Formats: sequence, structure tokens, C-alpha cells
Amino acid sequence: MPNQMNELHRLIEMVQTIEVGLVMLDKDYRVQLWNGFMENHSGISPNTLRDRNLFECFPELHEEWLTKKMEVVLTLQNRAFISWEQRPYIFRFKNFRPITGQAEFMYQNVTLFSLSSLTGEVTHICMIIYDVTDVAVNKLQLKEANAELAELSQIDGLTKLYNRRHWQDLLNREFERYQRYHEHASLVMLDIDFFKSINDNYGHVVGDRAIQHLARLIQDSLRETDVAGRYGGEEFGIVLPNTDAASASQFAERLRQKVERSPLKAEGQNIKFTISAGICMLDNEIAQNSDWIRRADAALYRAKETGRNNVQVYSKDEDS
Ligand SMILES: Nc1nc2c(ncn2[C@@H]2O[C@H](COP(=O)(O)OP(=O)(O)OP(=O)(O)O)[C@@H](O)[C@H]2O)c(=O)[nH]1
Repeated sequence: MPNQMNELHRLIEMVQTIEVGLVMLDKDYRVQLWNGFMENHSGISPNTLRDRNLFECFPELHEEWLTKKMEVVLTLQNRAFISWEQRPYIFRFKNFRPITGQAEFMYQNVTLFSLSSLTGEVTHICMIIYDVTDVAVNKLQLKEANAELAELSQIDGLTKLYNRRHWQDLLNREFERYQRYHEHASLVMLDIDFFKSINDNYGHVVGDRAIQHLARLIQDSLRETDVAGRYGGEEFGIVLPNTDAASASQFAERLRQKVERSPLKAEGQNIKFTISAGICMLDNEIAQNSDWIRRADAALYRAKETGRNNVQVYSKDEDS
């Protein structure tokens, strides 16, 4: 008998000191066991909770959701697992870990299982609460870093517009959408006039700033669905979904005027520059997405040829 008492004593001590939360409830969800982990993190002693309904003591618990899970476990006598990814925590415990200190609350995985009496009757439900804050924070940080990397790989560093590769992917998507739904879509290709002379007169740093300045003016002109990217050095492409050639022309003309009126302030001077733009609206004759760009580029070439600082819409003559 003393041996059995000793064994029981040691078992209770283990339950009290183990670094996971152990909670036992009867079938009416009254607390029967609340170990040291739970006491330390909640600040509430087992004596205070004993025989009291868990949901009355912790109103922040999602009673309806949790009892539904517990009822299944009690009925089927199986186990249920609640992951932090499904619900960050069951018990709202503050996080005190030094390394993962940025997490406000302890992330938890929770296992539920039923306990039976010696006669085999299900009498209690047990919860094991694991502190998985370290794992969760690491995973969330990794996810955030990956999202940032994914974004960085799509963005042009100088202008913060889409880079050529990603922009072209989005252009392809619009092209495919047209083939399916035949909704209007137009492409504007534009380029700074005599950009070489900005570089030559003011240096490449100012040249870069002129590119950034134009990118900002473009960005400020876009609707939510428009897609602008840096196609090359000082050449930009803008895909305008649901836009016919006349509307695209108005858009590009407004942008052209805006650029003309908005000199770059650099080196204590107002450096004026202008842009030329070429437009091509999708139609059934355009069999490949590269033809779409080629036609808008041909219109841009004509804008350059006809004096620059103007907007041209692609016409079939361009190909002759
Ligand atoms: N500062 C800077 N210059 C660039 C960049 N990319 C390309 N360039 C320069 O841009 C100039 C483009 O010159 P061109 O293609 O001759 O055209 P342009 O002088 O703008 O003349 P038009 O387009 O015919 O009006 C070249 O001198 C390139 O070196 C860049 O990222 N930064």
C-alpha cells in the first residue's frame, strides 16, 4: 500500500510539473483537474476552478464550437486535434517566451480525448494543451518572408512597378481572358522622349530619378484593374482591361499632358521632359500576345517619327 501511495504521489507530481497543460472535465464540463502548467499560465489555482463549469470560468472560450467537438469525442470515444493553424489558441494565455516575444499570446495545439471508468462508461473528457508558440512564430515569419520575396521577384527595384517578366505574365493573362470572353482590352507602350540627353546633360542618377518620376505619374493615373510595368530602361507598358482604343487614347493623352506639366525637380532645376505613347486594342487578328506588344510598339514608333510628345493608335498601315 505505501508503495502504491508513493507511485500515486509521483504520478501527481509529474502531472503537476509537466510542461504541457492538462485539464480534465466531467461530462457537464466541470473542471476536475487543472495542472501546474494551466495554473501558471492562467494565474488561476485548481482549487478556485474545482467543480466549476469551464465555460463560466473562461468566457473567452468559444463554447458552442468547443462543446460540439467535445460531444463528438464523448460519443465516439475518439480523439480530436485542434491545430494552432485552425485556431491560434484555445486558452488566451499571454506569451512570455523571450525568443518569440513578439507573439502576444501563446499559440496552442490541443488534443481532446475521452476517459472511461473501470466499468467502461465514458465519464470524463481530457484536454492536453501544447505551447507551440516557437513553431508557430517561425512558420509565420517564414510565410511573411516568402510573401515578401514573391513580391520582390515581381517588382522593379527602381520604379516599384511590376518588372518586365511579371508584367508580361499579367499581359498574357489579359490576352487569354480576351480569347475567352472577347471583352475590350488595350495596351499602351510609352517611352521618355530624348531620354539619352537627360542622362548626358544631368548624369545617370538624375536619369534614374526621371524614370522614377514618370513611374509615379503613371501609378497615380491607374485604375485598380490597370497593370503597369517597366518594360525596359525608360519604356513602360500599361494594360488597360475593359478599355477600347478611344478610351485608351484619352488615358494616354491625359498622362502625356500630366508629364509635360510636371517637371522633375533635381539639381535645383525644373527638368522638363515629355513622353510618346503607342496604343493597340486587342482584336481577333492578334493571334499571339507578342503581336499585341509589337503593334503597340509600332504605334509608339510612329509617335516618335511624327515629332514625339504625342499619342498614336495602331493602324494596319503600320505593318505595310
Ligand atoms: N539613367 C538611366 N538610363 C537608362 C536606363 N535604361 C536605359 N537608359 C538609357 O536610356 C537611353 C535611351 O536612349 P534611346 O533609346 O536612344 O532613346 P531616347 O534618347 O529616349 O530617344 P527617343 O526614345 O528616340 O526619344 C540610353 O542612353 C540608355 O543608356 C536606366 O535605367 N537609367
